[in-house]
Amino acid sequence: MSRTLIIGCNGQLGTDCMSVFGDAATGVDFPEIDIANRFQCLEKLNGLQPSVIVNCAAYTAVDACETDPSCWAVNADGPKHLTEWAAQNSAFLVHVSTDYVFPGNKPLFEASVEEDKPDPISEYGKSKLAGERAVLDSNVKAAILRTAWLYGAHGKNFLKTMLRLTLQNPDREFKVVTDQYGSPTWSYTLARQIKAVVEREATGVFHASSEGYCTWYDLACSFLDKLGVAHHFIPCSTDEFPTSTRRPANSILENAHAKSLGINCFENWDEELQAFVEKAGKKVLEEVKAL
Ligand SMILES: NC(=O)C1=CN([C@@H]2O[C@H](COP(=O)(O)OP(=O)(O)OC[C@H]3O[C@@H](n4cnc5c(N)ncnc54)[C@H](OP(=O)(O)O)[C@@H]3O)[C@@H](O)[C@H]2O)C=CC1
Ligand SMILES: Cc1cn([C@H]2C[C@H](O)[C@@H](COP(=O)(O)OP(=O)(O)O[C@H]3O[C@@H](C)C(=O)[C@@H](O)[C@H]3O)O2)c(=O)[nH]c1=O
Repeated sequence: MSRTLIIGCNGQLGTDCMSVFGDAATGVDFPEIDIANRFQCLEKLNGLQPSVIVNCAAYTAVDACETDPSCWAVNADGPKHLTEWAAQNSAFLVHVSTDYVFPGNKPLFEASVEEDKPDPISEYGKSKLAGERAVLDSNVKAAILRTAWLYGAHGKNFLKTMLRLTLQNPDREFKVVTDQYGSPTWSYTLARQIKAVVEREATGVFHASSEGYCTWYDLACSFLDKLGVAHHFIPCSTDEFPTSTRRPANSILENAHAKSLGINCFENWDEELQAFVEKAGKKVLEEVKAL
């Protein structure tokens, strides 16, 4: 019988994986496991003896990665340690990666497929690509799912940030970038996609994001409109909203591999967002109002 272990089980995606896998999985998170610490990580896995490892753990604070080299210990060394254990114990490893491994310089609106050459432009993207390479360079039976612009009911994300800013300053205008394109992805559907990959024992690199694409501005407007919250978002260029990190302009992914196997779980991004609001909108609104 397979023993599935969700690492990072208290994070945004990990929480939804726990709910989607149900009794079939056990969860573990920092500090009970520290994937950056080789000895502690291997010891923990020796105790748990999983046959399937789903790695949802990562250092996800993109701007902080620019100045905090410890993101490399989690995002690059972490998957290397999991790979080492999986190789010695014949476990199946599912690792989650990101659209930010690409530079985002494809012509609009051409999507990136799994075979395209990654060339990240941020420290976060570079550290995540090193994690992918650690998995791919091993002989481990593994799947890498690259997702994008993740949101869910649990934890922090862009949607909750824009809702919080608006609720705390209802009359204020907020600039939101309208020249970065991507495929916003509900962590619950991604968890279902991961389960489908595990059940199929499918290996290789998978793009795993919603169908279609939008800008961050479109996403913020659509979310608050669906919640019925009035807003004053102003479209702006990346230059007009400076951050410490360069982000891809065209971050659109095509789920070519999953489609070729007939296991793609994603609908159009706006339908996914509607389903998210119907399932979790009330809870998210109450949570953000209470902040
Ligand atoms: N969020 C997004 O927009 C996107 C995310 N991804 C990828 O998806 C995956 C899931 O992201 P998401 O759920 O949003 O991330 P979260 O930041 O919500 O969750 C990450 C989890 O990993 C834990 N963690 C951090 N460091 C370690 C460590 N050294 N050892 C063990 N656990 C650790 C965190 O614990 P703690 O909170 O205590 O630090 C947290 O519970 C990641 O691989 C991420 O790179 C890809 C594209 C978009
Ligand atoms: C808060 C805010 C952000 N923005 C812009 C900045 C940026 O270009 C974009 C998104 O900002 P955030 O910092 O929320 O998102 P960011 O941390 O870049 O999100 C990324 O996270 C990692 C983990 C991933 O792997 C990526 O797929 C992606 O989801 O929105 C505005 O334009 N206005 C605002 O008020």
